[in-house]
Amino acid sequence: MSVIEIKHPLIEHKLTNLRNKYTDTKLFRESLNEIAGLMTYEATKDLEVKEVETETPLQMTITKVLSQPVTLVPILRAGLGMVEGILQFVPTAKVGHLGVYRNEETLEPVYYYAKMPSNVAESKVLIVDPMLATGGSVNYTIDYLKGVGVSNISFLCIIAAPEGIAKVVERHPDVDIYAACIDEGLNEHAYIYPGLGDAGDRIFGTK
Ligand SMILES: O=P(O)(O)OC[C@H]1O[C@H](OP(=O)(O)OP(=O)(O)O)[C@H](O)[C@@H]1O
Ligand SMILES: O=c1cc[nH]c(=O)[nH]1
Ligand SMILES: [Mg+2]
Repeated sequence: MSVIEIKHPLIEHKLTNLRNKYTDTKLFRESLNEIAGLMTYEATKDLEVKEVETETPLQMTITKVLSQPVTLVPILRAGLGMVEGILQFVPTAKVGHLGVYRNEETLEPVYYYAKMPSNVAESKVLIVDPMLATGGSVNYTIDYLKGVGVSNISFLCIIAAPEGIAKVVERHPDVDIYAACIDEGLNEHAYIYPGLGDAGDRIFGTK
């Protein structure tokens, strides 16, 4: 497995919008989806392709098309904020939803919903969630997906805490983690610092 911090000036610029506490909901959503789209280029570079015969205006030639189904799995709610940005570039992907929230007292993940496409086990699965804090939510999600037969999983997040990365690497060493930034750590409430606050609340305007 690997942990990949995707460094790019466009991502860093848009990440400033996410971190800024004065950014409004509209710009927050736009910037989040744009970063997710930019990250997709790196996170999909190992997708399988097959050769096909294609007729150009000049002659027949051999070209390549995707040969592997892709499923996005946003962790509700905040993961929804990355889906449109990724679907721009992988429009044939299916979307499975997993509802898990973090109990803010125990910090344990609490499951409330799941709906996966029927071919999820054969898919390359991209789990998406802006925040990797203690790692409880994504580890729960990976456990769930492996439990229904998925074996090819990557995780895309915007901000990751080193503590959460260590938990995922320990439990699921086969899962690649892509992050736009690895932050300093977790505060006493297990919030990432400097971070961006509560991603779900900032996407949906619930605070
Ligand atoms: O790594 P962890 O310590 O588990 O924390 C990260 C989780 O916390 C946030 O979700 P939250 O529980 O706030 O739910 P929400 O998306 O509905 O706001 C975030 O979007 C992750 O899913
Ligand atoms: O910093 C954090 C930690 C967990 N969930 C968030 O939305 N933000
Ligand atoms: Mg939240």
